[in-house]
Amino acid sequence: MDSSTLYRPEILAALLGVANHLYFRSHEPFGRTVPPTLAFILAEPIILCIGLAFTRSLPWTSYLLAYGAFHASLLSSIVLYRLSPFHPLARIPGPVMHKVSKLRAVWICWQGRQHIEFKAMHDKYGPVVRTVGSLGMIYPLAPLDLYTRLRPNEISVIDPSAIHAVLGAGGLPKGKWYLARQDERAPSNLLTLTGEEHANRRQVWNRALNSEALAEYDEILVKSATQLVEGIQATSERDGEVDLTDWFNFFSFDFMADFVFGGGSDMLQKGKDEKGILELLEHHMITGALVSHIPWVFYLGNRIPGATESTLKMRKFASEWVENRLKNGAKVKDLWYHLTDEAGLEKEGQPQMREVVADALLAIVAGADTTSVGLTNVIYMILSHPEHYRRIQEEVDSVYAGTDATDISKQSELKYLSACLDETLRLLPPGLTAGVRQVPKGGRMIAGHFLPEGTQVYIPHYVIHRNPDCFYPRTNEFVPSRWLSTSDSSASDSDSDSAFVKHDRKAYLAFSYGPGNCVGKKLARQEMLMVISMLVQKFELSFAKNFDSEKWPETMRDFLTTARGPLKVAARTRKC
Ligand code: HEM
Repeated sequence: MDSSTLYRPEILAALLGVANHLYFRSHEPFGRTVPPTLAFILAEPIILCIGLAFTRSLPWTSYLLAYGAFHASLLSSIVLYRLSPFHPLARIPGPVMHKVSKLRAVWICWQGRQHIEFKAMHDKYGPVVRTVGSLGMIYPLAPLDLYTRLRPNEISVIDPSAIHAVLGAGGLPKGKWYLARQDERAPSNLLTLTGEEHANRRQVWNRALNSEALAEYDEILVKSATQLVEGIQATSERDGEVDLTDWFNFFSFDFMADFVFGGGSDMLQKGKDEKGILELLEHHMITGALVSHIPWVFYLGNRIPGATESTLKMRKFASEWVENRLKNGAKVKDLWYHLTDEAGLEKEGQPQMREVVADALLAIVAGADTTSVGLTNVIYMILSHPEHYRRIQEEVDSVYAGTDATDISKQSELKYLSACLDETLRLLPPGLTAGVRQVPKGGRMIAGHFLPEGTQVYIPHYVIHRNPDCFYPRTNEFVPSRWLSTSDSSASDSDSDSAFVKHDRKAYLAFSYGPGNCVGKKLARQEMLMVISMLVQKFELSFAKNFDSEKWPETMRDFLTTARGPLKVAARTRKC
């Protein structure tokens, strides 16, 4: 090649493309730096040509050629590298499309089908799968997420040996996936904090949700559960059927508002969501799921009028709740009481109000939707398996003979119902895929593979729960008795856990595992056990006429928690 060929704009632009790839491999922009970096990258070949135009005259076709050459070389360089044996995760199998680009992952996420996609990938490639190309996806014009550093990649693991190494104490910290969901204008909440800061804040939450504190909430839980039963009865008598998805949403939201702010929501009383809060929450959930794949959109979105409308509305509701709470106080020691340290137990002084508001909102988002999904899933499962419904009803009738099923101290006797709850959350966990952890400096060995710093690691709940290495036999079937030990009176010899060759309780991740596990697990279980007990005690439930129960699981969409279609049932009041 003579020197005049080398200095041709398209050749220089092609070399510049490769140089960009090499540079951004180790300098991935994140968050607010992405949009300007992207604009710069898109303009680079033009800037190059303008620079060259100072030294010689360039026809307009040179600009076009240079532009094409720059992007073609950048694209090819990245694709070849991602598929090459030099990539640090080259030994981990996975679909070519995922190795190359984030685009399919975003599309699947948009459709809410992540759990199905992950299951299919693990069925095909085994317990460790290289899932997606990279985190940033800062190049929206091409069918590939270019210009991102290639070192960090995402993998998904369903090998039970990885659970402690990823989620346990000293495991992998939460990483960019969580930061991407963090509004830069708001302080971190418990979910997005890491390390010591997380451990300190978690102590306050633990105090708010320990057994002594939970006893305070009995009264408000009974109030909401009773309103729910009354609402279901009235609607079913009026319409012949009732949508439990709606009613469980009303219940869990009203209860969380009581639990967090001492009140502020009356959906159960009104029988509807007048202010459209549930729609806002769903919107928040969907955008959160997408943004965690393409974090820079969040920063861009924050600057586009209208794009942040739902976040602003949510903030407005939150400030109304906070104002009311400050003005009226609360009848019980609610979460606000604990988070603001009204008891003065914190040695380091009063917590910041902004942090309290961030945590209070987290409680609503983390606690309302999840519990509501758990409830719909349990009802769906037991109505689909009437023999289990019957056994639960017998158990509840016996434990609560002659009284309402509201006494929480008796819930420990609900062994069969508990088993049905665990089995439901195994097959249909409310967080179907859940969050991603990130390999820290120095890299880590996980499930027999060395993962370099920055690798994002999923342990997808829906898939690991269906791994025969964790639960076997009848892995994909609804078999509540796998959760019963032979000593439980409700277990028969054939279906107690001794008959189950594999039953790895550590792999049951519906409430996660380790220091970042669900702080509200006990409360959520109490809520669900009470509601289901009250419903089977009061009603004969069945799927509504014309309701296609077989298709209902297909309405589930995985957006961190689960969006799902209406669950229509008929609730006939039992004659006692
Ligand atoms: C069926 C109901 C529930 C399920 C299935 C569930 C599930 C989970 C899961 C899987 C996590 C870990 C998330 C992650 O690592 O990304 C989590 C965390 C959390 N959950 Fe729940 N949850 C439920 C109910 C609740 C309730 C009622 C509360 C109310 C206080 C709550 C509050 C939280 C909080 C604050 C965290 C963050 C914990 C931390 O980072 O230390 N959850 N939950």
